[in-house]
Amino acid sequence: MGNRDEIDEMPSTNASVLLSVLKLIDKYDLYGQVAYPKHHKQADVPDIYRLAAKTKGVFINPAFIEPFGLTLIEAAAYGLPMVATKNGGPVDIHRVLDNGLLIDPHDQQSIANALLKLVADKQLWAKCRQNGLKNIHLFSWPEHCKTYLSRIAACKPRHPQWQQTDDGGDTSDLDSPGDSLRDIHDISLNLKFSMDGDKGASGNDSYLDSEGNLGDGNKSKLEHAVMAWSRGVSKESRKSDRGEQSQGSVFPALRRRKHIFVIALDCDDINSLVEAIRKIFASVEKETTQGLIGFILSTSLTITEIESFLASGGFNPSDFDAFICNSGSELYYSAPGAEDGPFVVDFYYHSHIEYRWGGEGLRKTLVRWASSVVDKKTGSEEHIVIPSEQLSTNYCYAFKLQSQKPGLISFVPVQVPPVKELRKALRIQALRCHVVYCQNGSRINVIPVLASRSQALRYLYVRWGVELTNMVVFTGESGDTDYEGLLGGVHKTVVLKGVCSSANSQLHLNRSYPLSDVIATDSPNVSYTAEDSSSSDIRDSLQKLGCIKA
Ligand SMILES: O=c1ccn([C@@H]2O[C@H](COP(=O)(O)OP(=O)(O)O[C@H]3O[C@H](CO)[C@@H](O)[C@H](O)[C@H]3O)[C@@H](O)[C@H]2O)c(=O)[nH]1
Ligand SMILES: O=P(O)(O)OC[C@H]1O[C@](O)(CO)[C@@H](O)[C@@H]1O
Repeated sequence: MGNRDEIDEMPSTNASVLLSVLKLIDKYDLYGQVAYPKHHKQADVPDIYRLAAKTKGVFINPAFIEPFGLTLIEAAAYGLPMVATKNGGPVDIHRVLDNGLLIDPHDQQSIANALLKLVADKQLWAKCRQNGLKNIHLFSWPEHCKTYLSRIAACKPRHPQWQQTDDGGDTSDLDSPGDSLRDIHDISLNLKFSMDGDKGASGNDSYLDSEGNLGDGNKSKLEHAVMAWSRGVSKESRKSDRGEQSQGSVFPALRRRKHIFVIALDCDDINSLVEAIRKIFASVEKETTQGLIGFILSTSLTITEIESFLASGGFNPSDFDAFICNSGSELYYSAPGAEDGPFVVDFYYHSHIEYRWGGEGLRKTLVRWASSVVDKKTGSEEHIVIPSEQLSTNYCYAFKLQSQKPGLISFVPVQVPPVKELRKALRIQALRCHVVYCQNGSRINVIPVLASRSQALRYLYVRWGVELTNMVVFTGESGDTDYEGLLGGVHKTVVLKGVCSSANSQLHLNRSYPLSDVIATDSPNVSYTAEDSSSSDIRDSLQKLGCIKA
């Protein structure tokens, strides 16, 4: 009955429960037999359980629905048997502890019978007490973590052939437990599990014949290229360094790098992005020439836009090992000299992110929504959100936002809901997707719920064993609405001060809290460069993070 001062001041539901209890006490004349202290402290609670156990009592929780049932676990820890609702968490608790009886909360008689049975049958009471005490450790945190991690470890990889590393040599050690798996060992839980997954069944890539060709013969040329490359880097290509990549043996260069630098700067204009990339390149020129560092460009742009961007900025596609496009829903590798163009798409990435992707149904809903957003203020009924086929892919539906003020692209029209609202509206219609306001508010990308720019990095670990701890993500001071997902995590982050600092604050209405509340900005993994940083400032930051030597 909790802590209370005045019954009349309690929330109405609590007050009415308390009043009905008091009336029942009166009706059955239970004065002197029940205690309902007006106040108690948390420190008093153990004694209450102990007292009940000492007097051979029972803990009763007849909730209509009990989501979990922490109090039942507490009772068991003090040797107090339970009578609990059969609706919800108590069922699991009972299965593990076997320390009492489950009842239907709507059946008064069964509740009374269970209580009487437990207090009358001394042997049953003692057995329930003992069972609870004996098994309660199964609800301890270490035991919980152990169960959780062993269940995950038992999950078979969706693509067991990814674990195959028949090229031996210098890739990262795929069998070594990375990230959280390493932590399992750190906390000494003595878990015995194998990272081999289904190796026995899939020791050979069943999709490929000995020449690396597809069995079904139905795939496109691009798919052929990806599948062939997916076998891993040929010995020949691994020997070559950045400057010596030969046709057909380049996939994927990022496996050979010591560090991967991910440029995820959401600059307000293209020139600033070109300038920032040049500075980053210049900061590690020596290491790049040695082939130690690979670059990934991570943006909301399509691969076609990236191609023109590279050309206009004077870059080569091969300056980058990979391109995360469309806000993280497309992944390309650079393929210099390949027949089909300078980029190869990773189709496997789509199978990784397509979970619950609404596809055409979602697209139609979004197009309907877009046509309902009009500029009522000017009375022109002009559409503000325009679907863009050109910028869309099968896994990214893109919409252009018309600025209300002519010539001012970085302005989210007021009629367009904040990203938080838009997400909610779609969720209500059971459409799960990730909505990203990008290009400083001039575009919306709608992508699968599992896709994001940071998800693409995790995929590179799963797919190619590229260690996240060896990645450095370059961001600005703000960015697209997926910006905060790029900060934190096990990778290192260099925040370029002065870059994207003017990003439209309306874009970030999805959070009403300062970024510092959710991101450990003082983490040793994050470094801030000086304002308007030069390449040597960037180098300083990289040295501070321990990525390069002085
Ligand atoms: O007067 C009280 C009531 C509760 N508690 C303690 O508060 C915690 C939670 O009690 P509970 O009544 O279960 O909290 P609720 O917030 O109402 O319940 C939610 O939170 C619990 C803890 O996660 C879950 O077990 C429940 O399923 C969930 O509905 C427990 O440690 C209790 O010992 C007190 O100290 N005094
Ligand atoms: O009996 P009801 O109305 O389902 O209420 C159950 C609720 O009461 C509690 O048992 C205690 O607040 C909660 O854990 C639970 O959600």
